Amino acid sequence: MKRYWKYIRPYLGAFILAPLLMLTEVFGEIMLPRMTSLIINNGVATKDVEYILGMGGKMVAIAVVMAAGGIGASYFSSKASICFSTDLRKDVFHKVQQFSFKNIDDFSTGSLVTRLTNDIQQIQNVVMMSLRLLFRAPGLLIGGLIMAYLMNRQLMVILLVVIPLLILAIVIILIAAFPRFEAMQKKIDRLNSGVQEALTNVRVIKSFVREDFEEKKFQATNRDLKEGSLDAMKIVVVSMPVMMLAMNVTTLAVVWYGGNLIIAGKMPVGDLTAFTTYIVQILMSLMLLSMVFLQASRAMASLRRVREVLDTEIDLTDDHASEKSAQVTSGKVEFRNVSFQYVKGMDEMVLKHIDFTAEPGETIGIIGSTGSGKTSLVQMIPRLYDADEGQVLVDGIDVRDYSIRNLREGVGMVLQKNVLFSGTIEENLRWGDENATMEEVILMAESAQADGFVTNFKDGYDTDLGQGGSNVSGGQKQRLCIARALLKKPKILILDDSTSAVDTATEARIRQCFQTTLKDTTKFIIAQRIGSVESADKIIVLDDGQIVGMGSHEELLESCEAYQEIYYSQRDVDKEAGA
Ligand SMILES: Nc1ncnc2c1ncn2[C@@H]1O[C@H](COP(=O)(O)OP(=O)(O)OP(=O)(O)O)[C@@H](O)[C@H]1O
Repeated sequence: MKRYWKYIRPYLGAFILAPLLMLTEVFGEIMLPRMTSLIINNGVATKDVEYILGMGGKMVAIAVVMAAGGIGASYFSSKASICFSTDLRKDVFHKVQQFSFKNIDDFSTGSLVTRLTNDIQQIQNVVMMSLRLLFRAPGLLIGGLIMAYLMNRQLMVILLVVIPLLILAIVIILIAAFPRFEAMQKKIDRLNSGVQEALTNVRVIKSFVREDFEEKKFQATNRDLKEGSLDAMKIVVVSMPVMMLAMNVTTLAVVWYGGNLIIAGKMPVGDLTAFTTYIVQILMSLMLLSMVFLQASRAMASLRRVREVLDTEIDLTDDHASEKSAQVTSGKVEFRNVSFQYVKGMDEMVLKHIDFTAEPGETIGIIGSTGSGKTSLVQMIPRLYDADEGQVLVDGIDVRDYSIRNLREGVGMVLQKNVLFSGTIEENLRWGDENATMEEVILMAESAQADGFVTNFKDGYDTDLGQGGSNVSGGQKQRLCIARALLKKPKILILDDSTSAVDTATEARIRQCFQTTLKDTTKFIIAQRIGSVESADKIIVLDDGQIVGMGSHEELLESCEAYQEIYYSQRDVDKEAGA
């Protein structure tokens, strides 16, 4: 409860007023049946019109107060619950933004979306319902019991039998409901993840003509969710008629027993009407309570899932960084005997004993077969993952000692999977530096060989990009991503296979521009083609997570067998293509 106090405190007024105002309804609902019985007993029986009008007037006044209280209670309970969930959602989103790559690997995106939307909505519903019924249901129950007791003790015996039976039924329903709701939320998760994947990759699905397969897959998860929901709803569906049955049987018993009392002259007619209303109120309040508990049991499942996100330990923080104010100034990178694995505790390391130094301004080429660990290696520099053994140093400082913000500000990275965002080209480029002048934006776009095609677009830099950059070609997208990273003016630039869709002549021009624009920046270029790294100051050859060769193109051609293999195989392919 303590952790949720921060979501209640700013709206404490609404949280208090909502149940308090609801008390006006409770007061009215308790008073009105008694007043009706008085009208019947004292007004109707004696044909006393004045008494009827006087009592009627009071009843109208109470009804007006009830309506005003009801409106106020609804307003404040809505306000409190909406504000509560908005703040909670903000915190969950903030937490997800802090997640490390490892944390993100642990949750599916679909599951995070469900937690941020559906789960928080469930919590909001239960907060609102609780505020409306917090005093109302117990108030009606206690008030009804007192009034019924005061009016006729003999009839109360019926309630003493019904209430324990009803409570037992409610408990059984709740025990059955909780695991079903939990299972239902998991199925919603699965559906969201599937929908997300299918929609993000709709182009791939279409190009492989896999629509039918995807539809079947979707139908299976959709059916699964339907069955899960029906299974959970069965409980809700059963609970309502059970309550109604209990209510009707009890009313019938009261009318029968009370009728006998009236015939025997032991009870006035008006009292029976009021008593029946109180019985309905008492049972109704139990029903409302059971509904709250039912909703709450669903919200508990959601709350647990939201808490899972909030409680996730961020495994990569700068809390213990000793040089928080340090900035990356020259871009020297040093790997000292670095080993790393994604899944901790496995025998095999993804990177093994990596040792090298990149001097400021140098260009380092990284080459190796797929899965050899190239991406993993460069991800250690901006601390997307932490080394398990050894140290990565930037400008002589361990990357773990920088504040993450300062370290990443100094490192520009173009990932293998390039993503642009909806918005104009200029807005996307300004991600690198929102305060850059237009001249700088154009200069960097020129260096990345993007200016030419951008100015050919009708709207130039104002061209709207589809989500993920869907309306530009793969090579154009890569060049825009490079321009975006260049605008950061980083001291270290990492290009992870980011010119793979660019033709060789354009790629050579980009490299050439780097010599002037990024003269002092340390550049890491991961590539599949030797031509892309041939002119680098130093080339690192990776094989199965190990450095098997390091040096200039000429040195490696002479001494490194793995490099020679790649070189000659690519040359042969080029020759064959030429022939
Ligand atoms: N997030 C991850 N979780 C678990 N294992 C991973 C993850 N990313 C990569 N791996 C594994 O780590 C190894 C090295 O992957 P890495 O992406 O560094 O290779 P790479 O040389 O960059 O490959 P490519 O040239 O195909 O991009 C691979 O065996 C891969 O399966």
